[in-house]
Amino acid sequence: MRGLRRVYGSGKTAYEAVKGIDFDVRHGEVFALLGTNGAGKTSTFDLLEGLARPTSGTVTVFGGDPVAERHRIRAETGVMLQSGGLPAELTVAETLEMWRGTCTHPTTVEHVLGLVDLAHRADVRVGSLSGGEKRRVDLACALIGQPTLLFLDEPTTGLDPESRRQTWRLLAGLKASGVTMVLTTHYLDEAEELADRIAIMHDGRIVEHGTLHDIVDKHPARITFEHPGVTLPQLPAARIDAGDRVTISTFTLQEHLLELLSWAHRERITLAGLQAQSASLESVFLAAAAGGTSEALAHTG
Ligand SMILES: Nc1ncnc2c1ncn2[C@@H]1O[C@H](COP(=O)(O)OP(=O)(O)OP(=O)(O)O)[C@@H](O)[C@H]1O
Repeated sequence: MRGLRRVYGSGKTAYEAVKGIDFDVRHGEVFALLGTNGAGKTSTFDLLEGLARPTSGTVTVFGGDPVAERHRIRAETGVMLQSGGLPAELTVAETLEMWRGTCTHPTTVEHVLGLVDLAHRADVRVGSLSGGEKRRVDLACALIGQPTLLFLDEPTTGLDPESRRQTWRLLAGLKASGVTMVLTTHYLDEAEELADRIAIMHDGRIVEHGTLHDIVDKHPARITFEHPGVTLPQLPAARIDAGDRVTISTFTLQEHLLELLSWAHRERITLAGLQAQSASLESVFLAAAAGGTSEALAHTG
């Protein structure tokens, strides 16, 4: 994707949901698109899947335009949208049989039901399934065509913890067999578990991207404690924000923590509420959601 923009509506009511984003997904990798509600993930997904044309910029999937070459690209692609919208009156097996009929080289209904652990629900109407079971039917529909590229929009939303892990195992197995995946999720642990690379969107832009390590390493660790009411030590290269609660942002956590504790020991000071934490995907995400960019964050902690 290059310089991708998506504007809804026109004139006074025009709304720019995607504001010029670039990214590549490599063959065989899992790429996770994270972001706050309304950040533009689904709008981006629609463009990748060829469901809409970008207002400007280019999207290339398997070397082609996903709208113009939809038929060719669709044969290799599986899509799990946010809300499946499957007919409620059909049974699970009928639904998958119907879906199977639209695929170029599908697997069997039995096989795919086994993959998503729904074989025992084959004859139940979709409308009678639990939310988590419906989500697994959506996943089965995405998988039945044996795609080499999978788009998964919040694949485990509504699943219980065990079903989520089961889905992760299934997706990890597909990855091991060479399937490329692009997924959106609100679960940061899901991105940590599955993704080779991550992009965090905020307000229509990608504000962070790279491997988990790339993203986290750009951000400082934090040491926090209640202000002890005395002059604090100098800690070279650390940033100290000394309110009621002191926050020290540092790229050398161990050294600065050691210096701080040595100082406290010498001065016989107890640092109440002391906490030390490396940057995490969660802390980077929350900072990005609050409107920061990687450079601003790295400087402000
Ligand atoms: N058809 C539409 N017409 C006008 N605005 C839209 C339309 N679809 C989405 N938007 C707006 O575009 C913005 C991005 O929406 P989008 O669904 O892409 O976000 P998202 O990152 O997928 O959010 P969520 O995590 O809540 O699913 C939102 O502010 C949304 O209200």
